[in-house]
Amino acid sequence: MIEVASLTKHYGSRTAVSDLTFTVRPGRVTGFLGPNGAGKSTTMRMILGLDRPTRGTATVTGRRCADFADPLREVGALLDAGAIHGGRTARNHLLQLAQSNRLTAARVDEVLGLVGLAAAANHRVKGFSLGMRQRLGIAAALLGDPPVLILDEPVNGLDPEGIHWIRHLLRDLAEEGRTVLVSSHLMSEMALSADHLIVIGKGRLLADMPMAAFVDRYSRQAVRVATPHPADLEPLLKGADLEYEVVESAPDRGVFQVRDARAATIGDLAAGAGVPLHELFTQRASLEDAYLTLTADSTEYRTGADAQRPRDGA
Ligand SMILES: Nc1ncnc2c1ncn2[C@@H]1O[C@H](COP(=O)(O)OP(=O)(O)OP(=O)(O)O)[C@@H](O)[C@H]1O
Repeated sequence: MIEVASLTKHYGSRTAVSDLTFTVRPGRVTGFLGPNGAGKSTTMRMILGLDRPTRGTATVTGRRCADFADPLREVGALLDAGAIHGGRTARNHLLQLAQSNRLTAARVDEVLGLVGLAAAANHRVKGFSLGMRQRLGIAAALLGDPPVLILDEPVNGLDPEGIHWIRHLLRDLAEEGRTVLVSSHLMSEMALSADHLIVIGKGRLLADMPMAAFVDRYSRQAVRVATPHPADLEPLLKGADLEYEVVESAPDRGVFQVRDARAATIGDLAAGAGVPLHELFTQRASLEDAYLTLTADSTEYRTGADAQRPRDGA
């Protein structure tokens, strides 16, 4: 379990993290989301005792990380995979970590195999790709078989096989009863691996809830409907006061996306007026939609195209 209470961090006049309180529970994967600069890495660093909070506390299984005698046995972390000393071999890098935490060389070989780096164990890290460094970072996090894992962007640089592997690894670790906190900007990946979400923006807590509840609460359902007679369907949608967008428009094929509607309502409307339909289905709301809606006002760094994106629900 990770417990964060009133956690605050100022860098000079800049507030990176502001009065954050949340609990990360064991047995599930908790996704830690937020736009660039939201304060995720700073929060993780404070939990790990690598940064001192300006105010508040962060504990892992009830204690401050700085107080652990063998930290790797208590909490495994992946923060910046690029920061590993390049002159060492992968095995030597892990051996050194193992020795300082009273772990065996056999465990080093075990985790090298687990992350798929056995064949590269005696190669110097400076020749490693980003994905290989990432795997090595994950090996270090797993080395002490810890009950708590904190992983900052673990899929960064991984190939599709690696992404698939980490997804299953996270789920397995949670199923074993461990506490897993993982940040990622890849919403599609998060949607597949996380059970619970903590979302922050500009250092503040925006949401702390199960994945399904988050998507339900912050995204809007839409129904997609296609007809060969758009000129007959559109007045029906207007007449029923439904909010819609025209996705495709040709005289013999119109596709509409109808907001906050039920497929049955639209099907009945069309049937009542004898308008044929070629498609009618409810579009599943995505985590990405929900996330963009919630964080629209908390995004500091926005691209031109995104800056013009209409805000849902605004
Ligand atoms: N050592 C530091 N000195 C000064 N400011 C810092 C320092 N570390 C982080 N910050 C600032 O704190 C804020 C939060 O940064 P942080 O890296 O925690 O965000 P993040 O959510 O991890 O972002 P990203 O998704 O881009 O990695 C940012 O405004 C950042 O510029």
